[in-house]
Amino acid sequence: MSGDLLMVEGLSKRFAGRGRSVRALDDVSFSIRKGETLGIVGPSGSGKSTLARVLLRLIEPDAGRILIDGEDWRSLSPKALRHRRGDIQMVFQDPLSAFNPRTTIGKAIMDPLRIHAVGKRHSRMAALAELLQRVGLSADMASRRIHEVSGGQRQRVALARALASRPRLVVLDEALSALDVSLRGQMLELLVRLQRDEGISFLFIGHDPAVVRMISHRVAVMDQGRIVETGDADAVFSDPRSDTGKALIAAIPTWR
Ligand SMILES: Nc1ncnc2c1ncn2[C@@H]1O[C@H](COP(=O)(O)OP(=O)(O)OP(=O)(O)O)[C@@H](O)[C@H]1O
Repeated sequence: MSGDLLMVEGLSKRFAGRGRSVRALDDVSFSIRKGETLGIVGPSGSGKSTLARVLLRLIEPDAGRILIDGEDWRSLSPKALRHRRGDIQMVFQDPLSAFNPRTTIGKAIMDPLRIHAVGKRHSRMAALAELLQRVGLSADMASRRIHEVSGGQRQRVALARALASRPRLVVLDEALSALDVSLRGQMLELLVRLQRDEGISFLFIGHDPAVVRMISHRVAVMDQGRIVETGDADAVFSDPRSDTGKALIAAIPTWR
């Protein structure tokens, strides 16, 4: 057993546009081990979010295989997918877009537990308290409404909701990008701790190479739908080989 949680082979996705089509993913292959974080960096439009959405099965690729623990993710029946959807969860940049802002925090976190029918009501209440605690929120936050709390707290709620179904992989798509520096640091610490304690794997998409380097074991650089470079995070960031990698690092003067 290789220890790979996720294996992606030859993923391709083309979007038809007006008069021309865009190759958003072009023969993308990579793997993520259990308990590992793979960072994805690349210029705007390079296909990062499309990759995330294909992994979540929010959109179908034209070609390619996705294996979770050796199991073919794309061939799961709708019923099997409903049972397994919790395995891969996603946290977006703007949690407001993912929530009904008038929902209470408790309900926002509990809904997936209810949908996945995890435990009885009283054990779900205990799970809610534990989830809030795991993401550093107090239990009395459960009755507050999403629109009443700060952006940093909202992002913790989004993470708690993602964790509710006990995922094996969490895809973080620019999940920390809207946070200020100190909140971002706290969230990074939280993610690292969760990974250490629970062995969750992360796919971390970010536009700030400094943040991606901090959390990632390995990094893949994307450009025009392709992975143009991949390697250990420190190696890629200290000595990028691809033109895209070089340009991304050069754009941050403090790296030099
Ligand atoms: N639903 C869609 N219909 C048509 N084209 C799309 C669609 N979604 C994405 N694209 C195109 O696919 C390409 C990849 O987009 P994607 O959003 O995956 O890039 P990205 O790397 O996440 O960009 P950003 O960093 O700006 O979020 C872009 O050219 C984009 O315009």
